[in-house]
Amino acid sequence: MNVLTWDELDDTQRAEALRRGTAAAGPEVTAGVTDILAQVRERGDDALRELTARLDGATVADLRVTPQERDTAAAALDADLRAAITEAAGRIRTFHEAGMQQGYAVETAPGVVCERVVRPIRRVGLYVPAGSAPLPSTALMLGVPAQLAGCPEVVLCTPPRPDGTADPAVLAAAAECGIEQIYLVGGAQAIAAMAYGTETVPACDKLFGPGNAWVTEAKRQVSTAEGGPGIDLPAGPSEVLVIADAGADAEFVAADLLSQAEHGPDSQVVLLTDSRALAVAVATQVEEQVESLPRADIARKALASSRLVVTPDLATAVEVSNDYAPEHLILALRDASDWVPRIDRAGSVFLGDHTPETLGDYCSGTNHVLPTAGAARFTGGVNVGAFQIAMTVQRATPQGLAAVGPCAVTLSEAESLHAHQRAVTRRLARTQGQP
Ligand SMILES: NC(=O)c1ccc[n+]([C@@H]2O[C@H](COP(=O)([O-])OP(=O)(O)OC[C@H]3O[C@@H](n4cnc5c(N)ncnc54)[C@H](O)[C@@H]3O)[C@@H](O)[C@H]2O)c1
Ligand SMILES: N[C@H](CO)Cc1c[nH]c[nH+]1
Ligand SMILES: [Zn+2]
Repeated sequence: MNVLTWDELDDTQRAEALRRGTAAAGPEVTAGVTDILAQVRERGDDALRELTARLDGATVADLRVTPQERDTAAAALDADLRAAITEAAGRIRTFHEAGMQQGYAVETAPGVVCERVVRPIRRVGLYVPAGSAPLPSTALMLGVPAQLAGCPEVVLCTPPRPDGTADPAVLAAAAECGIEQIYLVGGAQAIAAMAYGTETVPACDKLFGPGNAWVTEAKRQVSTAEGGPGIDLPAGPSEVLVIADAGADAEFVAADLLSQAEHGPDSQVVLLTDSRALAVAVATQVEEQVESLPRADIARKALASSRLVVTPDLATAVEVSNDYAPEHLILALRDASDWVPRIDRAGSVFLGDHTPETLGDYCSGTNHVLPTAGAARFTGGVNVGAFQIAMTVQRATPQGLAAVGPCAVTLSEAESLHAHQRAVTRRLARTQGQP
Protein backbone atom coordinates (compact mmCIF):
# COMPACT_ATOMS: atom_id res chain seq x y z
CA MET A 1 0.00 0.00 0.00
CA ASN A 2 1.30 3.44 -0.90
CA VAL A 3 1.67 6.10 1.77
CA LEU A 4 0.07 9.40 0.75
CA THR A 5 0.66 12.81 2.34
CA TRP A 6 -2.58 14.72 2.80
CA ASP A 7 -0.99 18.17 2.57
CA GLU A 8 0.61 17.33 -0.77
CA LEU A 9 -2.70 16.39 -2.40
CA ASP A 10 -4.96 18.86 -4.19
CA ASP A 11 -8.72 18.64 -3.75
CA THR A 12 -9.17 16.26 -6.68
CA GLN A 13 -6.43 13.97 -5.41
CA ARG A 14 -7.92 14.03 -1.90
CA ALA A 15 -11.33 13.05 -3.24
CA GLU A 16 -9.73 10.31 -5.33
CA ALA A 17 -7.75 9.01 -2.34
CA LEU A 18 -10.96 8.50 -0.37
CA ARG A 19 -13.19 7.45 -3.26
CA ARG A 20 -14.96 4.23 -2.43
CA GLY A 21 -14.71 1.44 -4.99
CA THR A 22 -18.16 1.89 -6.50
CA ALA A 23 -17.59 -0.11 -9.69
CA ALA A 24 -19.66 -3.02 -8.37
CA ALA A 25 -22.75 -0.80 -7.96
CA GLY A 26 -22.54 0.63 -11.47
CA PRO A 27 -25.18 0.59 -14.20
CA GLU A 28 -24.66 -3.11 -14.84
CA VAL A 29 -25.74 -3.96 -11.28
CA THR A 30 -28.63 -1.48 -11.36
CA ALA A 31 -30.02 -2.95 -14.59
CA GLY A 32 -29.31 -6.54 -13.53
CA VAL A 33 -31.18 -6.01 -10.27
CA THR A 34 -34.16 -4.45 -12.06
CA ASP A 35 -34.33 -7.53 -14.26
CA ILE A 36 -34.11 -9.95 -11.32
CA LEU A 37 -36.83 -8.08 -9.42
CA ALA A 38 -39.14 -8.24 -12.45
CA GLN A 39 -38.53 -11.96 -12.90
CA VAL A 40 -39.39 -12.74 -9.29
CA ARG A 41 -42.42 -10.47 -9.33
CA GLU A 42 -43.78 -12.17 -12.46
CA ARG A 43 -42.82 -15.80 -11.92
CA GLY A 44 -42.42 -16.21 -8.15
CA ASP A 45 -40.86 -19.46 -6.94
CA ASP A 46 -39.97 -20.64 -10.46
CA ALA A 47 -37.81 -17.55 -10.93
CA LEU A 48 -36.22 -18.05 -7.50
CA ARG A 49 -35.21 -21.61 -8.38
CA GLU A 50 -33.84 -20.62 -11.79
CA LEU A 51 -31.88 -17.67 -10.46
CA THR A 52 -30.51 -19.77 -7.61
CA ALA A 53 -29.30 -22.40 -10.07
CA ARG A 54 -27.67 -19.74 -12.25
CA LEU A 55 -26.17 -17.44 -9.59
CA ASP A 56 -25.47 -19.79 -6.67
CA GLY A 57 -24.95 -22.99 -8.65
CA ALA A 58 -27.42 -24.79 -6.41
CA THR A 59 -30.53 -26.83 -7.10
CA VAL A 60 -33.12 -26.19 -4.44
CA ALA A 61 -36.27 -28.30 -4.61
CA ASP A 62 -37.78 -27.03 -1.39
CA LEU A 63 -37.09 -23.36 -0.74
CA ARG A 64 -38.12 -23.58 2.88
CA VAL A 65 -36.00 -24.99 5.72
CA THR A 66 -38.39 -26.43 8.27
CA PRO A 67 -37.89 -25.82 12.00
CA GLN A 68 -37.07 -29.55 12.35
CA GLU A 69 -34.35 -29.32 9.68
CA ARG A 70 -33.07 -26.17 11.38
CA ASP A 71 -32.86 -27.90 14.75
CA THR A 72 -31.24 -31.05 13.36
CA ALA A 73 -28.53 -28.98 11.65
CA ALA A 74 -28.00 -26.90 14.79
CA ALA A 75 -27.73 -29.99 17.00
CA ALA A 76 -25.04 -31.48 14.75
CA LEU A 77 -22.92 -28.34 15.00
CA ASP A 78 -19.63 -28.31 16.91
CA ALA A 79 -20.43 -27.76 20.60
CA ASP A 80 -17.94 -24.87 20.97
CA LEU A 81 -19.47 -23.06 18.04
CA ARG A 82 -22.98 -23.54 19.42
CA ALA A 83 -21.83 -22.21 22.78
CA ALA A 84 -20.19 -19.18 21.12
CA ILE A 85 -23.43 -18.42 19.25
CA THR A 86 -25.37 -18.53 22.51
CA GLU A 87 -22.75 -16.47 24.34
CA ALA A 88 -22.69 -13.79 21.63
CA ALA A 89 -26.51 -13.70 21.49
CA GLY A 90 -26.57 -13.06 25.24
CA ARG A 91 -24.41 -9.94 25.04
CA ILE A 92 -26.17 -8.67 21.92
CA ARG A 93 -29.46 -9.08 23.81
CA THR A 94 -28.13 -7.27 26.89
CA PHE A 95 -26.92 -4.28 24.88
CA HIS A 96 -29.94 -4.02 22.60
CA GLU A 97 -32.51 -4.43 25.38
CA ALA A 98 -31.28 -1.16 26.87
CA GLY A 99 -32.04 0.65 23.59
CA MET A 100 -35.64 -0.35 23.00
CA GLN A 101 -38.00 2.47 22.10
CA GLN A 102 -40.17 3.36 25.08
CA GLY A 103 -43.64 4.84 25.13
CA TYR A 104 -44.46 8.00 27.09
CA ALA A 105 -47.38 10.32 27.82
CA VAL A 106 -47.31 14.10 28.26
CA GLU A 107 -50.07 16.53 29.25
CA THR A 108 -49.25 19.29 26.76
CA ALA A 109 -52.06 21.58 28.00
CA PRO A 110 -54.65 21.15 30.74
CA GLY A 111 -56.96 18.44 29.38
CA VAL A 112 -54.77 17.45 26.42
CA VAL A 113 -52.78 14.24 26.76
CA CYS A 114 -50.43 13.16 23.96
CA GLU A 115 -48.88 9.70 24.04
CA ARG A 116 -46.32 7.79 22.11
CA VAL A 117 -47.02 4.06 21.98
CA VAL A 118 -44.67 1.50 20.50
CA ARG A 119 -45.66 -1.55 18.45
CA PRO A 120 -43.54 -4.23 16.77
CA ILE A 121 -43.48 -4.33 12.98
CA ARG A 122 -45.80 -7.16 11.98
CA ARG A 123 -43.62 -9.06 9.49
CA VAL A 124 -39.90 -8.42 9.04
CA GLY A 125 -37.55 -9.93 6.46
CA LEU A 126 -33.91 -10.59 7.42
CA TYR A 127 -31.16 -11.10 4.87
CA VAL A 128 -28.16 -13.13 6.01
CA PRO A 129 -25.26 -13.05 3.52
CA ALA A 130 -23.54 -16.26 2.50
CA GLY A 131 -21.99 -15.47 -0.87
CA SER A 132 -18.30 -15.56 -0.14
CA ALA A 133 -18.70 -16.50 3.55
CA PRO A 134 -21.85 -17.45 5.47
CA LEU A 135 -22.38 -14.97 8.31
CA PRO A 136 -24.20 -16.58 11.26
CA SER A 137 -23.23 -13.51 13.29
CA THR A 138 -25.49 -11.46 11.01
CA ALA A 139 -28.40 -13.78 11.83
CA LEU A 140 -27.84 -12.84 15.49
CA MET A 141 -27.44 -9.12 14.76
CA LEU A 142 -30.84 -9.10 13.06
CA GLY A 143 -32.66 -11.92 14.87
CA VAL A 144 -31.97 -10.73 18.42
CA PRO A 145 -33.43 -7.21 17.98
CA ALA A 146 -36.40 -8.61 16.01
CA GLN A 147 -37.09 -10.96 18.90
CA LEU A 148 -36.68 -8.22 21.52
CA ALA A 149 -39.06 -5.95 19.61
CA GLY A 150 -41.62 -8.77 19.64
CA CYS A 151 -42.12 -8.94 15.86
CA PRO A 152 -44.77 -11.63 15.41
CA GLU A 153 -43.37 -12.90 12.11
CA VAL A 154 -39.70 -13.07 11.28
CA VAL A 155 -38.64 -14.30 7.83
CA LEU A 156 -34.98 -15.09 7.07
CA CYS A 157 -33.41 -15.60 3.64
CA THR A 158 -29.88 -16.80 3.04
CA PRO A 159 -28.15 -18.16 -0.09
CA PRO A 160 -27.84 -21.95 -0.27
CA ARG A 161 -24.54 -23.78 -0.42
CA PRO A 162 -23.75 -25.57 -3.71
CA ASP A 163 -25.35 -28.77 -2.30
CA GLY A 164 -28.63 -26.88 -1.86
CA THR A 165 -28.55 -26.71 1.95
CA ALA A 166 -28.16 -23.78 4.35
CA ASP A 167 -25.05 -23.15 6.41
CA PRO A 168 -25.68 -25.01 9.71
CA ALA A 169 -24.24 -22.19 11.84
CA VAL A 170 -26.68 -19.73 10.26
CA LEU A 171 -29.47 -22.18 11.13
CA ALA A 172 -28.19 -22.47 14.71
CA ALA A 173 -28.15 -18.68 15.03
CA ALA A 174 -31.70 -18.56 13.64
CA ALA A 175 -32.76 -21.18 16.18
CA GLU A 176 -31.14 -19.10 18.94
CA CYS A 177 -33.45 -16.23 17.96
CA GLY A 178 -36.54 -18.42 17.52
CA ILE A 179 -36.77 -17.82 13.76
CA GLU A 180 -39.06 -20.37 12.11
CA GLN A 181 -39.49 -19.07 8.56
CA ILE A 182 -36.19 -19.72 6.81
CA TYR A 183 -35.75 -19.74 3.02
CA LEU A 184 -32.87 -20.85 0.82
CA VAL A 185 -32.50 -17.90 -1.48
CA GLY A 186 -29.90 -15.15 -1.73
CA GLY A 187 -28.96 -11.98 -3.57
CA ALA A 188 -31.40 -9.61 -5.25
CA GLN A 189 -33.84 -12.48 -5.74
CA ALA A 190 -34.15 -12.92 -1.96
CA ILE A 191 -34.88 -9.23 -1.53
CA ALA A 192 -37.48 -9.42 -4.31
CA ALA A 193 -39.12 -12.46 -2.69
CA MET A 194 -39.40 -10.73 0.71
CA ALA A 195 -40.61 -7.50 -0.90
CA TYR A 196 -43.29 -8.88 -3.24
CA GLY A 197 -43.97 -12.33 -1.81
CA THR A 198 -43.98 -15.56 -3.84
CA GLU A 199 -45.97 -18.79 -3.49
CA THR A 200 -43.56 -19.80 -0.71
CA VAL A 201 -41.89 -16.68 0.69
CA PRO A 202 -44.23 -14.18 2.38
CA ALA A 203 -44.08 -10.46 1.56
CA CYS A 204 -42.58 -8.49 4.46
CA ASP A 205 -43.23 -4.99 5.79
CA LYS A 206 -39.58 -4.08 6.31
CA LEU A 207 -36.34 -5.66 5.09
CA PHE A 208 -33.13 -5.76 7.08
CA GLY A 209 -29.59 -6.86 6.54
CA PRO A 210 -26.29 -6.33 4.83
CA GLY A 211 -25.12 -7.75 1.55
CA ASN A 212 -23.07 -7.21 -1.55
CA ALA A 213 -23.78 -4.62 -4.23
CA TRP A 214 -26.65 -6.73 -5.65
CA VAL A 215 -28.42 -7.04 -2.34
CA THR A 216 -27.91 -3.39 -1.42
CA GLU A 217 -29.15 -2.18 -4.81
CA ALA A 218 -32.17 -4.51 -4.63
CA LYS A 219 -33.11 -3.11 -1.22
CA ARG A 220 -32.85 0.39 -2.62
CA GLN A 221 -35.01 -0.40 -5.64
CA VAL A 222 -37.81 -2.25 -3.81
CA SER A 223 -38.02 0.38 -1.08
CA THR A 224 -38.32 3.31 -3.48
CA ALA A 225 -41.11 1.67 -5.51
CA GLU A 226 -44.63 2.76 -4.61
CA GLY A 227 -46.05 0.55 -1.85
CA GLY A 228 -42.68 -1.16 -1.38
CA PRO A 229 -41.40 -2.31 2.00
CA GLY A 230 -39.28 -0.22 4.31
CA ILE A 231 -35.58 -0.98 4.64
CA ASP A 232 -33.15 -0.56 7.48
CA LEU A 233 -30.18 1.27 5.92
CA PRO A 234 -27.63 0.94 3.15
CA ALA A 235 -25.33 -1.77 4.60
CA GLY A 236 -23.07 -2.68 1.69
CA PRO A 237 -19.42 -3.63 1.31
CA SER A 238 -17.51 -3.31 4.59
CA GLU A 239 -15.25 -0.40 5.50
CA VAL A 240 -12.91 0.54 8.30
CA LEU A 241 -11.02 3.75 8.91
CA VAL A 242 -8.29 3.77 11.54
CA ILE A 243 -6.90 6.95 13.09
CA ALA A 244 -3.61 6.11 14.76
CA ASP A 245 -0.92 8.09 16.54
CA ALA A 246 2.81 7.43 16.78
CA GLY A 247 2.28 5.20 19.82
CA ALA A 248 -0.06 2.80 18.02
CA ASP A 249 1.01 -0.78 17.37
CA ALA A 250 1.56 -1.28 13.63
CA GLU A 251 0.89 -5.01 13.89
CA PHE A 252 -2.54 -4.43 15.46
CA VAL A 253 -3.46 -1.64 13.04
CA ALA A 254 -2.56 -3.79 10.02
CA ALA A 255 -4.55 -6.71 11.44
CA ASP A 256 -7.61 -4.45 11.84
CA LEU A 257 -7.30 -3.14 8.28
CA LEU A 258 -7.05 -6.68 6.92
CA SER A 259 -10.02 -7.84 8.99
CA GLN A 260 -12.31 -5.72 6.85
CA ALA A 261 -10.34 -6.05 3.61
CA GLU A 262 -11.00 -9.81 3.67
CA HIS A 263 -14.77 -9.32 3.45
CA GLY A 264 -14.82 -8.66 -0.27
CA PRO A 265 -12.89 -7.12 -3.17
CA ASP A 266 -15.07 -4.04 -2.83
CA SER A 267 -14.28 -3.49 0.88
CA GLN A 268 -12.30 -0.34 1.66
CA VAL A 269 -9.83 0.25 4.48
CA VAL A 270 -8.12 3.54 5.31
CA LEU A 271 -5.42 4.59 7.78
CA LEU A 272 -5.02 8.22 8.82
CA THR A 273 -2.04 9.00 11.01
CA ASP A 274 0.11 11.95 11.97
CA SER A 275 3.15 9.66 12.05
CA ARG A 276 4.92 8.78 8.79
CA ALA A 277 6.94 6.13 10.62
CA LEU A 278 3.75 4.40 11.73
CA ALA A 279 2.25 4.56 8.21
CA VAL A 280 5.36 2.92 6.77
CA ALA A 281 5.39 0.26 9.51
CA VAL A 282 1.71 -0.50 8.89
CA ALA A 283 2.34 -0.83 5.13
CA THR A 284 5.06 -3.38 5.87
CA GLN A 285 2.85 -5.25 8.32
CA VAL A 286 -0.06 -5.38 5.86
CA GLU A 287 2.21 -6.92 3.22
CA GLU A 288 3.54 -9.47 5.69
CA GLN A 289 0.22 -10.41 7.27
CA VAL A 290 -1.79 -10.67 4.07
CA GLU A 291 0.50 -13.43 2.80
CA SER A 292 -0.74 -15.97 5.32
CA LEU A 293 -4.45 -15.19 5.05
CA PRO A 294 -6.66 -17.83 3.43
CA ARG A 295 -8.59 -14.98 1.79
CA ALA A 296 -5.44 -13.14 0.66
CA ASP A 297 -6.70 -12.77 -2.92
CA ILE A 298 -9.86 -11.02 -1.81
CA ALA A 299 -8.01 -8.83 0.69
CA ARG A 300 -5.41 -7.78 -1.92
CA LYS A 301 -8.16 -6.63 -4.28
CA ALA A 302 -9.70 -4.55 -1.50
CA LEU A 303 -6.30 -3.08 -0.65
CA ALA A 304 -6.04 -1.76 -4.20
CA SER A 305 -8.73 0.84 -3.42
CA SER A 306 -7.50 1.42 0.14
CA ARG A 307 -5.12 4.10 1.45
CA LEU A 308 -2.55 4.95 4.11
CA VAL A 309 -2.52 8.72 4.57
CA VAL A 310 -0.26 10.95 6.66
CA THR A 311 -2.10 14.01 7.95
CA PRO A 312 -0.36 17.06 9.45
CA ASP A 313 -2.00 16.38 12.82
CA LEU A 314 -4.69 14.27 14.47
CA ALA A 315 -7.28 17.06 14.33
CA THR A 316 -7.03 16.97 10.52
CA ALA A 317 -7.40 13.20 10.59
CA VAL A 318 -10.62 13.53 12.59
CA GLU A 319 -11.95 16.13 10.16
CA VAL A 320 -11.19 13.88 7.18
CA SER A 321 -12.83 10.94 8.93
CA ASN A 322 -15.97 12.92 9.74
CA ASP A 323 -16.27 13.92 6.09
CA TYR A 324 -15.73 10.33 4.94
CA ALA A 325 -18.27 8.96 7.51
CA PRO A 326 -16.86 5.42 7.82
CA GLU A 327 -18.84 2.34 8.74
CA HIS A 328 -16.24 1.48 11.41
CA LEU A 329 -13.82 3.91 13.00
CA ILE A 330 -10.94 2.71 15.16
CA LEU A 331 -9.18 5.33 17.30
CA ALA A 332 -5.78 3.75 17.96
CA LEU A 333 -4.82 6.77 20.05
CA ARG A 334 -3.23 7.14 23.50
CA ASP A 335 -6.11 9.34 24.66
CA ALA A 336 -8.83 7.77 22.47
CA SER A 337 -11.81 8.65 24.71
CA ASP A 338 -10.88 12.34 24.67
CA TRP A 339 -11.38 12.42 20.90
CA VAL A 340 -14.89 10.94 20.90
CA PRO A 341 -16.69 14.29 21.38
CA ARG A 342 -15.15 15.42 18.07
CA ILE A 343 -16.48 12.44 16.12
CA ASP A 344 -19.91 13.03 14.59
CA ARG A 345 -20.12 10.63 11.66
CA ALA A 346 -19.28 6.93 12.02
CA GLY A 347 -21.34 3.74 12.25
CA SER A 348 -19.43 2.25 15.19
CA VAL A 349 -16.36 3.54 17.03
CA PHE A 350 -13.65 1.38 18.67
CA LEU A 351 -11.33 2.93 21.24
CA GLY A 352 -7.71 2.19 22.09
CA ASP A 353 -5.33 -0.64 21.28
CA HIS A 354 -7.35 -3.46 22.79
CA THR A 355 -10.68 -3.06 21.05
CA PRO A 356 -10.38 -4.75 17.66
CA GLU A 357 -13.32 -4.14 15.38
CA THR A 358 -13.75 -7.91 15.30
CA LEU A 359 -15.32 -7.69 18.77
CA GLY A 360 -18.13 -5.53 17.42
CA ASP A 361 -18.52 -7.87 14.45
CA TYR A 362 -19.26 -10.81 16.71
CA CYS A 363 -19.82 -10.56 20.39
CA SER A 364 -19.21 -7.37 22.39
CA GLY A 365 -22.94 -6.60 22.15
CA THR A 366 -23.23 -3.78 19.60
CA ASN A 367 -24.78 -4.36 16.18
CA HIS A 368 -22.57 -5.03 13.15
CA VAL A 369 -25.19 -4.10 10.55
CA LEU A 370 -23.92 -0.60 9.94
CA PRO A 371 -24.15 2.20 7.37
CA THR A 372 -21.64 2.10 4.51
CA ALA A 373 -20.79 4.33 1.53
CA GLY A 374 -21.09 7.48 3.67
CA ALA A 375 -24.59 6.70 4.98
CA ALA A 376 -23.23 7.32 8.50
CA ARG A 377 -23.84 10.98 7.60
CA PHE A 378 -27.53 10.40 8.35
CA THR A 379 -28.03 7.09 10.15
CA GLY A 380 -26.58 4.78 12.74
CA GLY A 381 -26.68 0.99 12.64
CA VAL A 382 -29.49 -1.49 13.22
CA ASN A 383 -31.12 -1.36 16.65
CA VAL A 384 -34.31 -2.63 18.29
CA GLY A 385 -36.10 0.63 17.50
CA ALA A 386 -35.78 -0.16 13.79
CA PHE A 387 -38.06 -3.17 14.37
CA GLN A 388 -40.65 -1.05 16.16
CA ILE A 389 -43.22 1.50 15.05
CA ALA A 390 -43.89 4.45 17.32
CA MET A 391 -47.36 5.90 16.91
CA THR A 392 -48.93 8.77 18.73
CA VAL A 393 -52.27 8.73 20.55
CA GLN A 394 -54.06 11.79 21.92
CA ARG A 395 -57.21 12.75 23.77
CA ALA A 396 -58.63 16.20 24.60
CA THR A 397 -61.36 16.91 27.13
CA PRO A 398 -63.76 19.82 26.46
CA GLN A 399 -61.44 21.89 28.67
CA GLY A 400 -58.47 20.75 26.61
CA LEU A 401 -60.26 21.63 23.36
CA ALA A 402 -60.96 25.09 24.75
CA ALA A 403 -57.29 25.45 25.70
CA VAL A 404 -55.67 24.52 22.38
CA GLY A 405 -58.54 24.84 19.86
CA PRO A 406 -58.12 28.62 19.28
CA CYS A 407 -54.49 28.04 18.27
CA ALA A 408 -55.64 25.54 15.63
CA VAL A 409 -58.33 27.98 14.47
CA THR A 410 -55.74 30.73 13.89
CA LEU A 411 -53.33 28.44 12.05
CA SER A 412 -56.02 26.83 9.85
CA GLU A 413 -57.26 30.34 8.98
CA ALA A 414 -53.73 31.23 7.87
CA GLU A 415 -53.68 28.13 5.64
CA SER A 416 -57.22 28.86 4.34
CA LEU A 417 -58.26 25.36 5.36
CA HIS A 418 -61.72 26.12 6.62
CA ALA A 419 -62.94 22.56 7.02
CA HIS A 420 -60.08 22.06 9.47
CA GLN A 421 -61.11 25.18 11.30
CA ARG A 422 -64.75 24.21 11.53
CA ALA A 423 -63.90 20.77 12.97
CA VAL A 424 -62.77 22.82 15.95
CA THR A 425 -65.24 25.71 16.01
CA ARG A 426 -68.31 23.44 15.68
CA ARG A 427 -67.18 21.55 18.77
CA LEU A 428 -66.24 24.70 20.67
CA ALA A 429 -69.71 26.07 20.00
CA ARG A 430 -71.25 23.07 21.74
CA THR A 431 -68.79 22.62 24.57
CA GLN A 432 -68.46 26.24 25.78
CA GLY A 433 -68.76 26.20 29.53
CA GLN A 434 -68.37 22.41 29.89
CA PRO A 435 -65.63 21.11 32.23
N1 LIG B 1 -22.36 -3.07 6.20
C1 LIG B 1 -22.63 -4.09 6.97
O1 LIG B 1 -23.25 -3.94 8.00
C2 LIG B 1 -22.18 -5.47 6.57
C3 LIG B 1 -22.29 -6.55 7.46
C4 LIG B 1 -21.89 -7.81 7.04
C5 LIG B 1 -21.45 -8.00 5.74
N2 LIG B 1 -21.37 -6.94 4.90
C6 LIG B 1 -20.98 -7.09 3.51
O2 LIG B 1 -21.90 -8.00 2.93
C7 LIG B 1 -21.32 -8.50 1.75
C8 LIG B 1 -21.64 -9.97 1.62
O3 LIG B 1 -21.45 -10.28 0.29
P1 LIG B 1 -21.41 -11.75 -0.29
O4 LIG B 1 -21.23 -11.62 -1.76
O5 LIG B 1 -20.42 -12.53 0.49
O6 LIG B 1 -22.81 -12.39 0.07
P2 LIG B 1 -24.31 -11.97 -0.29
O7 LIG B 1 -25.16 -13.02 0.37
O8 LIG B 1 -24.57 -10.56 0.01
O9 LIG B 1 -24.43 -12.12 -1.86
C9 LIG B 1 -24.45 -13.37 -2.49
C10 LIG B 1 -25.49 -13.35 -3.57
O10 LIG B 1 -25.17 -12.34 -4.53
C11 LIG B 1 -25.75 -12.70 -5.76
N3 LIG B 1 -24.82 -12.40 -6.84
C12 LIG B 1 -23.47 -12.58 -6.87
N4 LIG B 1 -22.99 -12.26 -8.09
C13 LIG B 1 -24.02 -11.89 -8.84
C14 LIG B 1 -24.17 -11.48 -10.19
N5 LIG B 1 -23.10 -11.35 -11.01
N6 LIG B 1 -25.40 -11.21 -10.65
C15 LIG B 1 -26.48 -11.29 -9.85
N7 LIG B 1 -26.40 -11.67 -8.55
C16 LIG B 1 -25.20 -11.98 -8.07
C17 LIG B 1 -26.04 -14.18 -5.71
O11 LIG B 1 -27.42 -14.35 -5.82
C18 LIG B 1 -25.59 -14.64 -4.34
O12 LIG B 1 -26.55 -15.47 -3.72
C19 LIG B 1 -19.85 -8.17 1.79
O13 LIG B 1 -19.61 -7.12 0.89
C20 LIG B 1 -19.65 -7.69 3.23
O14 LIG B 1 -18.63 -6.73 3.30
C21 LIG B 1 -21.72 -5.70 5.28
N1 LIG C 1 -17.61 -6.43 9.45
C1 LIG C 1 -18.92 -6.79 8.95
C2 LIG C 1 -19.72 -5.50 8.81
O1 LIG C 1 -19.15 -4.65 7.90
C3 LIG C 1 -19.68 -7.74 9.83
C4 LIG C 1 -19.08 -9.10 9.97
C5 LIG C 1 -19.70 -10.29 10.05
N2 LIG C 1 -18.80 -11.24 10.23
C6 LIG C 1 -17.61 -10.67 10.30
N3 LIG C 1 -17.79 -9.36 10.11
ZN1 LIG D 1 -16.23 -8.02 9.62
